[in-house]
Amino acid sequence: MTDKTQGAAPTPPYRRPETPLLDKAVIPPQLRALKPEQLRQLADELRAEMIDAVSVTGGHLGAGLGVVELSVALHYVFNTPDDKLIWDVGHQAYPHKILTGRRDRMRTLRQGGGLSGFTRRSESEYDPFGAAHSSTSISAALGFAIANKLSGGPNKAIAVIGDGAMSAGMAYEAMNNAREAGNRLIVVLNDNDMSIAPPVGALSAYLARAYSSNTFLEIRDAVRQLAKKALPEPLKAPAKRADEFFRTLGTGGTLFEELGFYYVGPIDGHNLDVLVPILENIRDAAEGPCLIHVVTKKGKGYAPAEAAADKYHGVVKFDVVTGKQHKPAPGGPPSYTGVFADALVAEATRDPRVVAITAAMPSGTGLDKFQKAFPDRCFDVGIAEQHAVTFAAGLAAEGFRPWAAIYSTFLQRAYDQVVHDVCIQNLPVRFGIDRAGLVGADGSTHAGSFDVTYLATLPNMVVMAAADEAELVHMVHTANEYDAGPIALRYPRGEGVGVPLPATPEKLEIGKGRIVREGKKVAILSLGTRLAEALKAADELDAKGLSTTVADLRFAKPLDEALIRKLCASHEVVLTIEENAIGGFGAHVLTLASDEGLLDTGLKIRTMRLPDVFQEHDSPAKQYAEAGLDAAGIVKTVLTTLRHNSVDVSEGARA
Ligand SMILES: Cc1ncc(C[n+]2csc(CCOP(=O)(O)OP(=O)(O)O)c2C)c(N)n1
Ligand SMILES: CC(=O)[C@@H](O)[C@H](O)COP(=O)(O)O
Ligand SMILES: [Mg+2]
Repeated sequence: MTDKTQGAAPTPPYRRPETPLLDKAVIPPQLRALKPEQLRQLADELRAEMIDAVSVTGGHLGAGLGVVELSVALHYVFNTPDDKLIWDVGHQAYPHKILTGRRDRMRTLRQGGGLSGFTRRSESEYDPFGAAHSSTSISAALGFAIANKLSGGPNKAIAVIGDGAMSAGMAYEAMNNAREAGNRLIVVLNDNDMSIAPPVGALSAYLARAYSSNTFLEIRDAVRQLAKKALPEPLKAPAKRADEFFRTLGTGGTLFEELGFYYVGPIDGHNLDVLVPILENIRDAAEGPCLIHVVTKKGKGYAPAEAAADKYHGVVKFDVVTGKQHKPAPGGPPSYTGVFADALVAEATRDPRVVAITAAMPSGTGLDKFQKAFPDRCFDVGIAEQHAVTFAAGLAAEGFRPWAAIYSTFLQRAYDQVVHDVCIQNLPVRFGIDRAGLVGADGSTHAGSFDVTYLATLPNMVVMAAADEAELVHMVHTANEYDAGPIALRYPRGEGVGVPLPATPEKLEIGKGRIVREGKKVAILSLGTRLAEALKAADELDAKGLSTTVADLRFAKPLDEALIRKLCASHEVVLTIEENAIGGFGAHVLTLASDEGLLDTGLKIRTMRLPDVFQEHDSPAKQYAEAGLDAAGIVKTVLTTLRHNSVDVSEGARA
């Protein structure tokens, strides 16, 4: 067979696209100066520019590709920044950022000192509200709308919320109050029939009906035409009612109409000839809060994204021509997420009581592996962390062994459910807490900085932190076998340290730590994966004649009190370190020491923890160095504490 590629012209090398209109539309007032017929070209240029930028930075791609036309239409029709445009989650806001004066910084995205990957008030007047955790946009927009109403201003508030984000209760709490805002509140439901994974639950089925029945749409259009005709008076009202009836029947409208919204949709969210006039009508004529249901495609306009199962929701750097992402070569240490998932599947294979719950993050938590192995025992509840926790409590109450696998930062959303439904009732829910500690590019909104603080303070709760991937395997087994009450284990984003994984998991003794390295003068009590840096620091301290013990305490609650007492009694300096903010492991050790008078002997204790600031996005290594939680920071803390002659401890140097 002849080789079809013979003689075919070689693929031309990729070149950054020409963007003549986008060059003119640096900020929305300039965009609004364009002619309507130029908007389609502007959108095409915007999409090409975004693909080019994200190919060199990585980040969230699919969602932004789906709202290119919507971003153009919203900034064209509304008087931003006076009209407040609020993006839910904000991961889809790259086109918005390019259109609002940040195009020149797009290639700094999610890097130290660079643009945030989400909307940020501090970044632009066009970002009236920060986001990243989902389903907050309608509440925020309602706040802006009512503020405008009270101050008599003319401005509108527009919330753009995805179908995934619409599965969270907070969105309904806000819509339940929307009537107050009158016509100042506009909600754009961006329905691309995707969350990170395919959407789940009754709502997505409800919305899907909107654009599924052709018959329905044909009848509806006929009635709509009729309603528009100049009908004799007695027929006008019934025709209008018929139009209203069809406009909302099963199209997702009824739900929103009942909540007090004027529902418009579903409309094609990629067709500017439809979007612009409808948005203009709503801007000028709506009498009350309005919800526009736009149907879009996640990954639109970029074939590799459209073809991908996840629509390129989150990508690393990639080749624009082929779409091939530059992922790390295989063969390195496994990810903590992967180790957790494999360990949980192993537990579930042995134990039919094991069930797993994710809040719309099957791939992020690794539960997609569990879902494949045990489809009937895995539940994706949508973006509904509060429901996930109490749902798990119900399962535990009936004798199952439920695992709620939720990122540290997203578990914050379900804190009262942890306290009220799990801990007070002492129900044996297992919490697999991924993304504990600093997470890098997603920055402050996604850092898992507080879970040791907010969990270890709770009676009945057990809190473990894996020091490496082998420890994680032991902890999954330990937690699964623990039925005496709630238990949480935390582990970071990213890869392990490369230790061999145990063939058989060990059931750890609850509340017992381990000495990893014996020393005499300094004792470092480590919780979690700072252990590797602690061991490096110990080598450096030994070289300075400061013999150092390193212990992995494994549990923030209950503490290994005997081990702590022993180390406090036999060392001059005791230092705790954790990937958590103040009020966590170190605070509990200090409380023990003060309760038991361990400080009365002149013992020097220092706690090392995350600083009392929301650290900006950067690489995790740089973030930890900035926090002083690397080997250099540990060494410096010890030397300063000992006023060691190798450290200049004069006032000026201590800064
Ligand atoms: C409270 C919370 N839980 C989970 C996430 C993780 N997350 C980010 S985007 C996303 C899916 C959002 O789906 P949708 O709103 O439909 O937006 P799309 O990506 O489809 O544009 C999820 C689950 C989050 N940001 N916030
Ligand atoms: C936008 C959002 O909240 C998620 O996509 C999140 O960024 C995922 O984080 P990981 O990349 O750590 O899974
Ligand atoms: Mg979606």
